[in-house]
Amino acid sequence: MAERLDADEIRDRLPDGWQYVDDEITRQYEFDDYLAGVAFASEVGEIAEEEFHHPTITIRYKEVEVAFTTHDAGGVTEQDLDLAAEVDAIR
Ligand SMILES: C[C@H](O)[C@H](O)[C@H]1CNC2=NC(N)=NC(=O)C2=N1
Repeated sequence: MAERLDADEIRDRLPDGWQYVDDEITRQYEFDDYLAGVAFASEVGEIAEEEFHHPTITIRYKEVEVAFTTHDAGGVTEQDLDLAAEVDAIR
C-alpha cells in the first residue's frame, strides 16, 4: 500500500496550480461555460477509473475543483501527485 507523504515532501513536489490543504491536494479549473466543465469532469472520471484512484470532483458554474487524497493511506501519496499531473494533461 502507498505510504502517505509528509507535508514538506508534498509541498516540494506539488505540481503548479495545486494546493495542499487538510490532507488533500486540490486545484480549480476555469471554463468558458458550464458544459465544458462537465465534459472535463467526465474526462477526469475516465482517468480515475483507469487508475482506480478516485478524486472528489466538484462541478460549479464555469469552474471544476478536483481534490485528491489516498483514503487507504489517510493522506497524500505518490498516486495523488501522479494523478494530479495526469489531470493537468487533459487540457
Ligand atoms: C478499496 C479502495 O476503496 C480501493 O482500493 C481504491 C478505490 N479508489 C481510491 N481512491 C482514492 N482517492 N483513494 C483510495 O484509497 C482508493 N482506494
